[in-house]
Amino acid sequence: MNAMEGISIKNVTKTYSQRILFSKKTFNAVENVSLDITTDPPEIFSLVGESGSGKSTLANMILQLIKPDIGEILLNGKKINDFEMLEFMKKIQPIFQDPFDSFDPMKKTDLFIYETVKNFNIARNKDSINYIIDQCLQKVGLNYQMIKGRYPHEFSGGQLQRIAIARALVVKPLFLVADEPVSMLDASLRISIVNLFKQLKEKENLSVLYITHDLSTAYYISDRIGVMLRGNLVEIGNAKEILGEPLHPYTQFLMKALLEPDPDKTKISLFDNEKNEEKMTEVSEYQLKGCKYANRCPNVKKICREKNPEYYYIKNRKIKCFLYEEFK
Ligand SMILES: Nc1ncnc2c1ncn2[C@@H]1O[C@H](COP(=O)(O)OP(=O)(O)OP(=O)(O)O)[C@@H](O)[C@H]1O
Repeated sequence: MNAMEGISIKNVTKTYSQRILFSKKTFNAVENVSLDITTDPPEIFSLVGESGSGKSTLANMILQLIKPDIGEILLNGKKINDFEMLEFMKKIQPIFQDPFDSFDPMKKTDLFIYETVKNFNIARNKDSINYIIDQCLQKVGLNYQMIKGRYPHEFSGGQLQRIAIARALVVKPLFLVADEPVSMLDASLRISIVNLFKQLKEKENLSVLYITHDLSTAYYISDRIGVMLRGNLVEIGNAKEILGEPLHPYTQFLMKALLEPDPDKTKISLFDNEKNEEKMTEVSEYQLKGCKYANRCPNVKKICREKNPEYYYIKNRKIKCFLYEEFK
Protein backbone atom coordinates (compact mmCIF):
# COMPACT_ATOMS: atom_id res chain seq x y z
CA MET A 1 0.00 0.00 0.00
CA ASN A 2 1.27 3.49 -0.84
CA ALA A 3 2.07 5.85 2.03
CA MET A 4 -0.50 8.57 2.59
CA GLU A 5 0.19 11.69 0.49
CA GLY A 6 0.41 14.45 3.04
CA ILE A 7 1.36 14.98 6.64
CA SER A 8 1.00 12.29 9.29
CA ILE A 9 1.40 13.37 12.88
CA LYS A 10 1.92 10.27 14.96
CA ASN A 11 1.46 10.31 18.74
CA VAL A 12 3.35 13.57 19.11
CA THR A 13 4.12 15.13 22.49
CA LYS A 14 6.07 18.29 23.32
CA THR A 15 6.88 19.04 26.94
CA TYR A 16 7.76 22.46 28.32
CA SER A 17 8.68 23.81 31.73
CA GLN A 18 7.80 27.24 32.97
CA ARG A 19 8.66 29.12 36.12
CA ILE A 20 5.50 30.66 37.51
CA LEU A 21 5.83 32.72 40.68
CA PHE A 22 8.10 30.52 42.83
CA SER A 23 7.66 27.11 41.29
CA LYS A 24 8.61 25.34 38.10
CA LYS A 25 5.76 23.66 36.24
CA THR A 26 6.19 21.00 33.59
CA PHE A 27 3.39 20.24 31.13
CA ASN A 28 2.70 18.83 27.71
CA ALA A 29 2.00 21.75 25.37
CA VAL A 30 1.07 19.09 22.81
CA GLU A 31 0.01 15.73 24.19
CA ASN A 32 -0.10 12.52 22.22
CA VAL A 33 -1.59 14.13 19.12
CA SER A 34 -2.18 12.06 15.99
CA LEU A 35 -3.56 13.53 12.81
CA ASP A 36 -3.35 13.00 9.05
CA ILE A 37 -3.76 15.92 6.64
CA THR A 38 -3.84 14.90 2.99
CA THR A 39 -2.28 16.71 0.04
CA ASP A 40 -3.85 14.37 -2.52
CA PRO A 41 -6.64 15.28 -2.60
CA PRO A 42 -5.79 18.66 -1.06
CA GLU A 43 -7.66 19.85 1.99
CA ILE A 44 -7.91 22.83 4.29
CA PHE A 45 -7.60 21.73 7.88
CA SER A 46 -8.23 24.34 10.55
CA LEU A 47 -6.77 24.07 13.99
CA VAL A 48 -8.83 26.14 16.40
CA GLY A 49 -8.74 26.78 20.13
CA GLU A 50 -8.08 29.44 22.73
CA SER A 51 -4.77 31.17 23.11
CA GLY A 52 -2.27 28.86 24.81
CA SER A 53 -3.78 25.59 23.65
CA GLY A 54 -0.73 24.30 21.77
CA LYS A 55 -1.66 25.20 18.18
CA SER A 56 1.58 27.01 17.33
CA THR A 57 3.65 24.37 19.07
CA LEU A 58 2.12 21.73 16.81
CA ALA A 59 2.60 23.94 13.73
CA ASN A 60 6.22 24.59 14.65
CA MET A 61 6.86 20.87 14.93
CA ILE A 62 5.40 20.36 11.44
CA LEU A 63 7.66 23.15 10.18
CA GLN A 64 10.65 21.48 11.85
CA LEU A 65 11.28 24.59 13.92
CA ILE A 66 11.04 22.49 17.08
CA LYS A 67 11.39 18.77 17.64
CA PRO A 68 8.77 16.57 19.29
CA ASP A 69 9.87 14.88 22.53
CA ILE A 70 7.80 11.82 21.67
CA GLY A 71 6.31 10.65 18.38
CA GLU A 72 7.10 11.55 14.82
CA ILE A 73 5.84 13.54 11.87
CA LEU A 74 5.90 12.11 8.36
CA LEU A 75 5.58 13.81 5.01
CA ASN A 76 4.47 11.44 2.25
CA GLY A 77 5.47 8.56 4.49
CA LYS A 78 9.01 9.86 5.14
CA LYS A 79 10.14 11.32 8.48
CA ILE A 80 10.28 15.09 8.13
CA ASN A 81 13.64 15.35 9.85
CA ASP A 82 15.07 13.01 7.21
CA PHE A 83 14.35 15.60 4.50
CA GLU A 84 17.09 17.95 3.35
CA MET A 85 15.99 21.40 4.53
CA LEU A 86 15.78 22.80 0.99
CA GLU A 87 13.78 19.81 -0.23
CA PHE A 88 11.48 20.07 2.80
CA MET A 89 10.90 23.80 2.33
CA LYS A 90 9.88 23.23 -1.26
CA LYS A 91 7.07 21.04 0.02
CA ILE A 92 5.95 22.88 3.14
CA GLN A 93 5.92 26.65 3.38
CA PRO A 94 4.98 28.79 6.40
CA ILE A 95 2.74 31.85 6.26
CA PHE A 96 3.27 34.06 9.27
CA GLN A 97 0.88 36.11 11.34
CA ASP A 98 2.62 39.39 10.62
CA PRO A 99 3.37 39.69 6.89
CA PHE A 100 6.11 42.23 7.67
CA ASP A 101 8.05 39.33 9.28
CA SER A 102 8.26 37.61 5.90
CA PHE A 103 10.25 40.42 4.26
CA ASP A 104 13.47 42.29 4.77
CA PRO A 105 12.29 45.90 5.34
CA MET A 106 15.41 47.23 3.60
CA LYS A 107 14.87 45.24 0.43
CA LYS A 108 12.48 45.86 -2.43
CA THR A 109 9.83 43.16 -2.38
CA ASP A 110 10.36 42.06 -5.98
CA LEU A 111 14.09 41.65 -5.36
CA PHE A 112 13.35 39.62 -2.25
CA ILE A 113 11.12 37.22 -4.21
CA TYR A 114 13.66 37.17 -7.04
CA GLU A 115 16.28 35.95 -4.58
CA THR A 116 13.92 33.29 -3.24
CA VAL A 117 13.46 31.90 -6.76
CA LYS A 118 17.24 31.91 -7.29
CA ASN A 119 18.15 30.45 -3.91
CA PHE A 120 15.74 27.57 -4.35
CA ASN A 121 17.10 26.99 -7.84
CA ILE A 122 13.63 27.26 -9.38
CA ALA A 123 14.89 29.13 -12.46
CA ARG A 124 18.17 30.70 -13.58
CA ASN A 125 17.70 33.40 -16.17
CA LYS A 126 16.12 36.75 -15.44
CA ASP A 127 13.20 36.41 -17.84
CA SER A 128 12.07 33.05 -16.53
CA ILE A 129 12.48 34.21 -12.92
CA ASN A 130 10.36 37.31 -13.61
CA TYR A 131 7.79 35.15 -15.38
CA ILE A 132 7.50 32.83 -12.35
CA ILE A 133 7.17 35.79 -9.99
CA ASP A 134 4.45 37.33 -12.14
CA GLN A 135 2.57 34.02 -12.36
CA CYS A 136 2.66 33.56 -8.59
CA LEU A 137 1.57 37.15 -7.98
CA GLN A 138 -1.34 36.64 -10.36
CA LYS A 139 -2.42 33.62 -8.33
CA VAL A 140 -2.90 35.95 -5.36
CA GLY A 141 -4.63 38.72 -7.34
CA LEU A 142 -1.57 40.93 -8.00
CA ASN A 143 1.07 41.22 -10.73
CA TYR A 144 4.74 42.05 -11.12
CA GLN A 145 4.19 45.68 -12.12
CA MET A 146 2.24 46.30 -8.91
CA ILE A 147 5.17 45.39 -6.68
CA LYS A 148 8.18 46.30 -8.82
CA GLY A 149 10.62 48.60 -7.03
CA ARG A 150 8.48 48.95 -3.92
CA TYR A 151 9.50 48.30 -0.31
CA PRO A 152 7.38 46.31 2.20
CA HIS A 153 6.28 49.44 4.09
CA GLU A 154 4.70 50.78 0.89
CA PHE A 155 2.02 48.07 1.02
CA SER A 156 -0.95 47.56 3.29
CA GLY A 157 -0.92 44.53 5.59
CA GLY A 158 -3.41 42.74 3.33
CA GLN A 159 -1.38 43.40 0.17
CA LEU A 160 1.81 42.32 1.88
CA GLN A 161 0.21 39.11 3.12
CA ARG A 162 -0.78 38.37 -0.50
CA ILE A 163 2.80 39.03 -1.59
CA ALA A 164 4.06 36.74 1.21
CA ILE A 165 1.74 34.01 -0.06
CA ALA A 166 2.97 34.60 -3.63
CA ARG A 167 6.53 34.26 -2.40
CA ALA A 168 5.64 30.95 -0.72
CA LEU A 169 4.15 29.77 -4.04
CA VAL A 170 7.33 30.26 -6.07
CA VAL A 171 8.75 27.00 -4.70
CA LYS A 172 5.56 25.12 -5.70
CA PRO A 173 4.78 23.78 -2.23
CA LEU A 174 2.28 21.02 -1.49
CA PHE A 175 1.31 22.44 1.84
CA LEU A 176 1.03 25.83 3.58
CA VAL A 177 1.17 26.15 7.35
CA ALA A 178 -0.59 29.42 8.08
CA ASP A 179 -0.46 30.40 11.76
CA GLU A 180 -3.02 33.16 12.43
CA PRO A 181 -2.39 34.65 8.96
CA VAL A 182 -5.18 37.21 9.15
CA SER A 183 -5.31 38.12 12.82
CA MET A 184 -3.25 41.29 12.29
CA LEU A 185 -5.32 42.48 9.34
CA ASP A 186 -8.40 44.68 9.35
CA ALA A 187 -11.57 42.66 9.76
CA SER A 188 -12.72 43.80 6.31
CA LEU A 189 -9.64 42.24 4.65
CA ARG A 190 -9.61 38.96 6.50
CA ILE A 191 -12.20 37.14 4.46
CA SER A 192 -10.50 38.06 1.16
CA ILE A 193 -7.22 36.54 2.37
CA VAL A 194 -8.81 33.36 3.75
CA ASN A 195 -10.78 33.10 0.53
CA LEU A 196 -7.46 33.08 -1.26
CA PHE A 197 -6.51 29.88 0.60
CA LYS A 198 -9.71 28.30 -0.67
CA GLN A 199 -8.89 29.35 -4.24
CA LEU A 200 -5.35 28.02 -3.92
CA LYS A 201 -6.70 24.69 -2.77
CA GLU A 202 -9.14 24.52 -5.66
CA LYS A 203 -6.93 25.85 -8.44
CA GLU A 204 -3.40 24.97 -7.33
CA ASN A 205 -4.12 21.76 -5.37
CA LEU A 206 -2.55 23.22 -2.26
CA SER A 207 -3.34 21.89 1.20
CA VAL A 208 -3.45 24.36 4.06
CA LEU A 209 -3.15 24.00 7.80
CA TYR A 210 -5.00 27.10 8.95
CA ILE A 211 -4.45 28.01 12.59
CA THR A 212 -6.89 30.46 14.05
CA HIS A 213 -8.96 31.66 16.99
CA ASP A 214 -11.58 32.77 14.52
CA LEU A 215 -14.24 30.11 14.11
CA SER A 216 -16.15 32.08 11.48
CA THR A 217 -13.31 32.13 8.93
CA ALA A 218 -12.54 28.51 9.82
CA TYR A 219 -16.16 27.60 9.09
CA TYR A 220 -16.02 29.39 5.79
CA ILE A 221 -12.90 27.78 4.31
CA SER A 222 -12.22 24.48 6.06
CA ASP A 223 -12.89 20.96 4.95
CA ARG A 224 -12.04 19.60 8.37
CA ILE A 225 -11.40 21.13 11.72
CA GLY A 226 -9.54 20.08 14.85
CA VAL A 227 -10.36 21.69 18.18
CA MET A 228 -7.38 22.00 20.46
CA LEU A 229 -7.65 22.18 24.23
CA ARG A 230 -4.50 22.39 26.36
CA GLY A 231 -2.43 20.22 24.06
CA ASN A 232 -5.19 17.75 23.18
CA LEU A 233 -7.21 17.52 19.99
CA VAL A 234 -10.66 17.06 21.51
CA GLU A 235 -12.95 17.11 18.49
CA ILE A 236 -11.96 16.37 14.89
CA GLY A 237 -14.11 16.06 11.80
CA ASN A 238 -15.99 17.86 9.05
CA ALA A 239 -15.88 21.61 9.74
CA LYS A 240 -19.48 22.39 8.84
CA GLU A 241 -20.77 19.47 10.93
CA ILE A 242 -18.68 20.33 13.99
CA LEU A 243 -19.34 24.05 13.94
CA GLY A 244 -22.98 23.49 12.99
CA GLU A 245 -23.50 21.10 15.88
CA PRO A 246 -20.57 21.06 18.30
CA LEU A 247 -20.59 18.00 20.55
CA HIS A 248 -17.62 18.48 22.85
CA PRO A 249 -18.52 20.88 25.69
CA TYR A 250 -15.35 22.85 24.95
CA THR A 251 -16.32 23.30 21.27
CA GLN A 252 -19.76 24.35 22.48
CA PHE A 253 -18.07 26.93 24.73
CA LEU A 254 -16.00 28.27 21.80
CA MET A 255 -19.14 28.62 19.69
CA LYS A 256 -20.91 30.40 22.53
CA ALA A 257 -17.95 32.76 22.87
CA LEU A 258 -18.19 33.53 19.16
CA LEU A 259 -21.83 34.53 19.49
CA GLU A 260 -21.42 36.41 22.81
CA PRO A 261 -21.06 40.16 22.25
CA ASP A 262 -19.66 40.75 25.76
CA PRO A 263 -16.17 39.15 25.88
CA ASP A 264 -16.10 39.36 29.71
CA LYS A 265 -18.80 36.72 29.88
CA THR A 266 -16.67 34.11 28.18
CA LYS A 267 -13.34 35.06 29.68
CA ILE A 268 -11.07 32.07 29.81
CA SER A 269 -9.55 32.87 33.17
CA LEU A 270 -11.18 31.24 36.15
CA PHE A 271 -9.95 34.03 38.37
CA ASP A 272 -9.39 37.65 37.54
CA ASN A 273 -7.46 39.04 34.64
CA GLU A 274 -4.05 39.27 36.33
CA LYS A 275 -1.35 37.89 34.03
CA ASN A 276 0.10 35.46 36.57
CA GLU A 277 -3.27 34.06 37.49
CA GLU A 278 -4.20 33.57 33.84
CA LYS A 279 -0.92 31.80 33.27
CA MET A 280 -1.52 29.67 36.37
CA THR A 281 -4.98 28.75 35.08
CA GLU A 282 -3.52 27.80 31.72
CA VAL A 283 -0.73 25.70 33.18
CA SER A 284 -2.90 24.14 35.90
CA GLU A 285 -5.37 23.06 33.21
CA TYR A 286 -2.48 21.60 31.25
CA GLN A 287 -1.46 19.65 34.33
CA LEU A 288 -4.88 18.15 35.03
CA LYS A 289 -4.74 14.39 35.23
CA GLY A 290 -8.11 13.85 33.58
CA CYS A 291 -9.89 15.90 30.93
CA LYS A 292 -8.28 19.34 30.59
CA TYR A 293 -11.73 20.93 30.51
CA ALA A 294 -12.91 19.30 33.77
CA ASN A 295 -12.65 22.50 35.85
CA ARG A 296 -14.82 24.45 33.44
CA CYS A 297 -17.15 21.83 32.01
CA PRO A 298 -20.87 22.11 32.85
CA ASN A 299 -21.21 18.34 32.29
CA VAL A 300 -18.24 17.22 34.39
CA LYS A 301 -18.44 13.72 35.91
CA LYS A 302 -16.20 12.03 38.49
CA ILE A 303 -14.33 10.06 35.82
CA CYS A 304 -13.45 13.27 33.93
CA ARG A 305 -11.17 14.29 36.80
CA GLU A 306 -9.55 10.85 37.02
CA LYS A 307 -8.77 9.92 33.41
CA ASN A 308 -8.07 11.76 30.18
CA PRO A 309 -10.77 10.36 27.89
CA GLU A 310 -9.93 8.39 24.76
CA TYR A 311 -11.63 9.08 21.44
CA TYR A 312 -15.20 8.11 20.80
CA TYR A 313 -16.49 8.00 17.23
CA ILE A 314 -19.76 9.50 16.10
CA LYS A 315 -20.22 9.18 12.34
CA ASN A 316 -17.08 10.77 10.85
CA ARG A 317 -16.24 12.64 14.02
CA LYS A 318 -13.73 11.88 16.79
CA ILE A 319 -14.54 13.26 20.23
CA LYS A 320 -12.43 13.08 23.35
CA CYS A 321 -15.16 13.30 25.99
CA PHE A 322 -16.75 10.82 28.42
CA LEU A 323 -20.21 12.13 27.51
CA TYR A 324 -19.92 9.94 24.40
CA GLU A 325 -18.60 6.79 26.09
CA GLU A 326 -21.43 4.73 24.67
CA PHE A 327 -20.09 5.35 21.12
CA LYS A 328 -16.90 3.44 21.77
N1 LIG B 1 9.42 27.64 24.43
C1 LIG B 1 8.47 27.50 25.35
N2 LIG B 1 8.81 27.29 26.66
C2 LIG B 1 7.87 27.12 27.60
N3 LIG B 1 6.54 27.16 27.36
C3 LIG B 1 6.14 27.38 26.09
C4 LIG B 1 7.09 27.57 25.03
N4 LIG B 1 6.39 27.78 23.88
C5 LIG B 1 5.07 27.72 24.21
N5 LIG B 1 4.93 27.49 25.54
C6 LIG B 1 3.65 27.33 26.26
O1 LIG B 1 2.98 26.23 25.66
C7 LIG B 1 1.57 26.47 25.66
C8 LIG B 1 1.06 26.38 24.25
O2 LIG B 1 1.56 27.49 23.52
P1 LIG B 1 1.23 27.73 21.98
O3 LIG B 1 1.90 28.99 21.58
O4 LIG B 1 1.53 26.50 21.22
O5 LIG B 1 -0.35 27.94 22.04
P2 LIG B 1 -1.31 28.56 20.94
O6 LIG B 1 -2.56 27.78 21.00
O7 LIG B 1 -0.61 28.65 19.64
O8 LIG B 1 -1.56 30.02 21.53
P3 LIG B 1 -1.57 31.42 20.77
O9 LIG B 1 -2.78 31.38 19.91
O10 LIG B 1 -1.63 32.41 21.88
O11 LIG B 1 -0.29 31.48 19.98
C9 LIG B 1 1.36 27.84 26.31
O12 LIG B 1 1.08 27.66 27.67
C10 LIG B 1 2.72 28.51 26.11
O13 LIG B 1 2.94 29.48 27.13
